[in-house]
Amino acid sequence: MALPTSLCLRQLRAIQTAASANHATGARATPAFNTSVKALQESVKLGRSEELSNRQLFARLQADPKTVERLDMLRLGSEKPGRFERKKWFRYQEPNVRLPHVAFFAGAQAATSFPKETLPEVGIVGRSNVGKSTLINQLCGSAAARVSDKPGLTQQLNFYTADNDFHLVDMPGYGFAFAKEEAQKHWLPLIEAYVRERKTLRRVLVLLDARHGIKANDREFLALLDRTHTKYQLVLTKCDLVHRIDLAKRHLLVSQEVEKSRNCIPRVMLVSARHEAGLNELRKEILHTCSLGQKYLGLHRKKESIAQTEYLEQLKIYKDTARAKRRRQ
Ligand SMILES: Nc1nc2c(ncn2[C@@H]2O[C@H](COP(=O)(O)OP(=O)(O)OP(=O)(O)O)[C@@H](O)[C@H]2O)c(=O)[nH]1
Ligand SMILES: [Mg+2]
Repeated sequence: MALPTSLCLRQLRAIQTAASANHATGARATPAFNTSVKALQESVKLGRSEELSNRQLFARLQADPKTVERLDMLRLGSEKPGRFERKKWFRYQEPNVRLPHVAFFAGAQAATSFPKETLPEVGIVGRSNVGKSTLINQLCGSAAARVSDKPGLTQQLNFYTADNDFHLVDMPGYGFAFAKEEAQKHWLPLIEAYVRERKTLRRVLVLLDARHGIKANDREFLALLDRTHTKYQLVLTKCDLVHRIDLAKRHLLVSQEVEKSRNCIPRVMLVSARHEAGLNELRKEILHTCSLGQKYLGLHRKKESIAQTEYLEQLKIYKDTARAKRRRQ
């Protein structure tokens, strides 16, 4: 049976702890927990004193089949090879959204060296090594941003200009980094000054590794964005490293954790820079955020509707053939 979808992992753990505490002391569960404990125990069939790790609780969550279907269509998440082969021939081929070519524009190691506020900006933040610089390169089809598998390569705010239409801002990562501690100490205040002061900042994309979801230092950073009333959106990266079913669960948990925040855009994006999946959706978000939808997406919409019509026609032929085959048998 499916878990109640409104419960996130932390809530599950709180409920479980309360249940075992009540059981140990012989006390009745508080009314607020009563129904949830029942629902949880019925759904995952937990023994009263059973202690589960986060990993075990995650394994017992049920993925939403609709999300899995959508991930399948967008080719997000890893999968067993056989399934891919079977469905490959009538897959939807989404036309690419083209972002203008990006070039390095300015670097800032202190708030005093931020460039003038001229163009709309989208900031990209996240823990070290989450894939911020790689994403900028993949989104715009360039190699402007430097990438490394060692955490802590980007050590200043790097402003990239996209054809003088908007700026993408690559930021140093928080959390563990190989960079000198002295340098790391400046990064968080620098990012804070940026999100607090920048008038042209339209949105901050907070990147999260799809394997881990929201970690403690991400939570601290999200609290900072809430305090400074900065609009932000979450993006799960490296989706190619997570199985599709687990990815659907991760998406559910992350969405639930931020659903109450007023500054968070409710739609959690998913991307894999390595497999170039989910990038078109993110490109569209960025263009709409910078009010450039009309300029860049006019032709795309036409191509998209042609591709969709072709896909639906193919699907109809496939279904008709299958029906005819069944009738003949
Ligand atoms: N498998 C996989 N690896 C990725 C993906 N995106 C980035 N990487 C790898 O992750 C590593 C870190 O990428 P970066 O783009 O340098 O990460 P960053 O967040 O800019 O890191 P810092 O600048 O150190 O904060 C590199 O080895 C990339 O090849 C992805 O979608 N899938
Ligand atoms: Mg970087």
